Amino acid sequence: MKTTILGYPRIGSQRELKKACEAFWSGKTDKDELLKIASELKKQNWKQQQHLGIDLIPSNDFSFYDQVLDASLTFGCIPKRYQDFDKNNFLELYFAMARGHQKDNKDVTAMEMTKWFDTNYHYIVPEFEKNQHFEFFSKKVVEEYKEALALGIKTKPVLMGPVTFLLLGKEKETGFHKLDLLDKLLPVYYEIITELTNLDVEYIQFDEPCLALNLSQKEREAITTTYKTFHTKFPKLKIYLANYFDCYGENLDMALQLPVDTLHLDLVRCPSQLDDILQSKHYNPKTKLALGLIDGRNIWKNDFEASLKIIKKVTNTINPENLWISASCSLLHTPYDLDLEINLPNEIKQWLAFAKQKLEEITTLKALSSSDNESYLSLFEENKLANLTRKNSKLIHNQLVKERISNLKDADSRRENNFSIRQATQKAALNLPLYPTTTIGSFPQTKEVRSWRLNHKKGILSQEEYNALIAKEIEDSIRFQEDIGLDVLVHGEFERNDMVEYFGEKLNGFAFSAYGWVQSYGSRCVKPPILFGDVSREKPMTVAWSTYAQSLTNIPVKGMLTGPVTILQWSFVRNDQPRATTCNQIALAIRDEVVDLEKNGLKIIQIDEPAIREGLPLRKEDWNHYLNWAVKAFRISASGVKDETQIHTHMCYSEFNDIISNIADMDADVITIETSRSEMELLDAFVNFQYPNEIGPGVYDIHSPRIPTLEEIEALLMKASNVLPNQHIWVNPDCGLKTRDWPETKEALKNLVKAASNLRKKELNLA
Ligand SMILES: Nc1nc2c(c(=O)[nH]1)N[C@@H](CNc1ccc(C(=O)N[C@@H](CCC(=O)N[C@@H](CCC(=O)N[C@@H](CCC(=O)O)C(=O)O)C(=O)O)C(=O)O)cc1)CN2
Ligand code: MET
Ligand SMILES: [Zn+2]
Repeated sequence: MKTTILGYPRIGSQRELKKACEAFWSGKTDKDELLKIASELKKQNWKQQQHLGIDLIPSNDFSFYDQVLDASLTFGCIPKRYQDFDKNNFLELYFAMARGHQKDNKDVTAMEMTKWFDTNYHYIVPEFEKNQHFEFFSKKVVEEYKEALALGIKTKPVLMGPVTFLLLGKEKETGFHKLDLLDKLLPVYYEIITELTNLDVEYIQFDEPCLALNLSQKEREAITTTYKTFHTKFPKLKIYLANYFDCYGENLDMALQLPVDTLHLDLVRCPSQLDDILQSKHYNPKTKLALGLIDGRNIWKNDFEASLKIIKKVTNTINPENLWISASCSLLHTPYDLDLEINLPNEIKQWLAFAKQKLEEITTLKALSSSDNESYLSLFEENKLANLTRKNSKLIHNQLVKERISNLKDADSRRENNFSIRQATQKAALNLPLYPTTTIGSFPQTKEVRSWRLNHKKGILSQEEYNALIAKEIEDSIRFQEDIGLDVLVHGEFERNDMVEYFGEKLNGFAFSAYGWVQSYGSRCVKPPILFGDVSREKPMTVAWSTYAQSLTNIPVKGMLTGPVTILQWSFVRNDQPRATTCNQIALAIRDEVVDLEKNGLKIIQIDEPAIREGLPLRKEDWNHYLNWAVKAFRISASGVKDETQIHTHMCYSEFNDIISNIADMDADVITIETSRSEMELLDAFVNFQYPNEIGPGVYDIHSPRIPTLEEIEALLMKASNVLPNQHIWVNPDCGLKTRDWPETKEALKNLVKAASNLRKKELNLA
C-alpha cells in the first residue's frame, strides 16, 4: 500500500504567495522576487510531504493564480485580445488574462471567472474559437517536475485532463461544439507526455472531475478515446486518473474499463462506489484504486476506526500493492496547519485536522493497515478518543435551538402577500426613480481599514477608537454616495473582515482559526469559520452600524446581511447532522436580524446568497432535494417582515439557466446578479423565464481594476432594457467593491450613475 495526494495548498501558510503577487502587481517588487518566493513555497510543500511520508508527491499543483488558467497557457489557448502581449514576457501575459490589463496603451478585459465545481474556489474559464489553435506553450509542467527532481523528489506531474479542460471552457463563437476540439488538443498532450516520459516520469495524474457530472454518451466516449489513445501511444506510462467531489455514477462502467493504472475515488462524498466497484464485472483487479478517505473539503479529524474498516474490506478482495491511501480531493481546499492555531479552544482543536495533519492521517492510516503497526496504536486510540469526545461534547447541543427548528411552520417561509402586491406597497413607500442605482454592499477594504482591525485585535486600538474610525469611514462613504447621486445607499461593510466570518464571529456554534486561510481566487483568500454546533443569535449583529448609516441620510440605506445558505456553504460545517438542519438554524438567526433591522427603520434589507448555485450538488439526481431546503432556508430568513420592507438578494458567479425557477421561488423583491464579464449572457435565463420580480444585472466588472467607460455601461444597460420590463431594472455593479481601490471605484460609480441617468432621459424623450 502506498500514499499519495492530488494536490497541496500553495498560497503559503502565511499567505506568502498572496503578498508576493500583490507586491508584484503594484510594481513594488520585480519578477525575480516573485519567482523566488514561488520556488520557496513549492520546495516547502514537497519537503513537507516527503518528511511526513507521502510516497508519491504531486508537482504542477502550484499556480500563480489558477490551475485552469495554467492549463490554458500550457495548451497555448490564448484568446486573440491578448495577441499584442509579448509572449516572452510570460507573467505579464498570464496576469493580463487573469485580471485584465490597463496600462502602456493596452486596455484588455480579463477572462471570465467562475466556480470550481461546488467549491468556493474560482477558476479562469478557457475560451475557445471555432478554429482554435493549440500548441505546447507554457512548459510549467515540465519545469516543475525538473525543479522537484533537483531536490531529489520524483513527483507525479498533475495535468488537467483534456475532456474536463474542454468541458470547463466556453465557445466564444457559434458553429461548433467544444468537444469537437479534442482531436486538435490531444496532439499537444502527446507532446507533453513525450517530454515528460523522456525525463523518466513514471506517473502522470490527469484530473478529470467532469467524471462526477452526468455526462452524455458523447462525452463519455471522449474520455474513452482519450485514455485509450494515451495508453496505446505510451504503454509504459502509468496514468493516475483523478475524479473527485462525487460519485462516478453512470460513468463508472466506462471508467472501470479504461486502460489506466489508477482510478482515484472520493470516498468522502461517495462511499457507496466502493461496493459498486468491488462487485462490478468490469472491474479489473490490476487497476489500482486510490482510496480518498481523508476529507479534502473539511477540517474534521478522520475517523480511523471507520477508515480502517473500509481498507480492510478492500484488502479482502484487492492486493494491498494495488491500493493508494489518499485524500478525497486536492488539499487546496483546506487550510495549512492546525499547529499554528494557538487560540482555538482545546476541546474543539482536538477534533480538527488541517492539510498538514491530513498528510499525517494518510500516512498513519497506511501504517495502521500494515501488520507491523504497534508503534502507531497510540495514534489510533488518540483518534478514537477525540471523535468520541466530539460526539458527546456539551459545546455542540442547544435544546432551545432544536425545539425552534422542530416548531417551524410553513407560514414561516412565506411573506404576507405576493410580489405584485408588495411591489405596489414598496413603490409608494420608497419613491425610487426608474432604473434605481445602487451598489452591492462593500466599499474598498483599504490597507488602513484592515490595519485598524488588526491593531484593534492586537489591543493597540481600543473598541472606542476602532468604532470611531469605522464610523468616520461610513460617514465618508455615505457623503460620497449622496454626492454622486446613487438612489439606494449602503454603509460599506468596513467593520467586516469577511461577509461570512463576521457573522460566524457573532453567532453561537462557530469557532475561528487565526491562519486558516484557503484560496478563493488569485491572491484572494477566505478564512471559513468552523461551524461545530447548534447555531443561535445572542443579540443583534448589524443593527448598530446600519442604523447609524441610515441616521446620516434621508436616502434609503440597505441593511446588509449574508444569507443562511451562503454562511453554510462558506463555513467548515459539522458533519454530524444533515446540512439542511444546520442551514435552518442559521436561517432563524438571520430572520431575527432581518426583523430587528426593520424595527430599527431600515426599509430595504439585502440578504446575500452568492453561494446558492455553488451548493448545487454535482449530480442532477440530487438537485431537487438541495434546492428545496436551500430555497426554503432563504425564505425563512426573509419572511419575517412586512410587505413594504423590500428584500434584496445578491448572487454572483452563477449560471442560472437550470435553476431559474428556484431562484424565482426565493421570491426576493429585487435580485442583483453578476453579468458584465459575460456581457449580459447570464441574463438570458431571467429573460426566457420571464422572471417576475425586479432585477439588477451587473454592469461593472468589479474583479478587474479596469474602469468601465460610460459607453460600455450604457451598452450593457441598453442590452438589459431591450429584454427586461423597464420598471424592473436596477443599475448596479456585479458584486461588492471591497477588493477595489477608491480612485477607480469613484470613477466607475460616477460612470454608472451617469449611464442610468442618460438612459432615463432617453426614456423620457421617447415618452
Ligand atoms: N467567504 C467568502 N467567500 C467568497 C467571497 C467573500 O467575500 N467571502 N466573495 C467571492 C469572491 N471571493 C473573495 C474572497 C476573498 C476576498 C478578500 O478580499 N479576501 C481578503 C481577506 C479578507 C479578510 O478576511 N480580511 C481580514 C484580515 C485582513 C488581513 O489580511 N490583515 C492583515 C493586516 C492588514 C493588512 O496590512 O492588509 C494581516 O492579518 O496580516 C480583515 O479585514 O480583518 C484577502 O484575501 O486579502 C474577496 C473576494 C466568493 N467567495
Ligand atoms: N454584500 C457583499 C459585498 O458587497 C456581497 C458579496 S457577494 C460575494 O461584498
Ligand atoms: Zn457578489
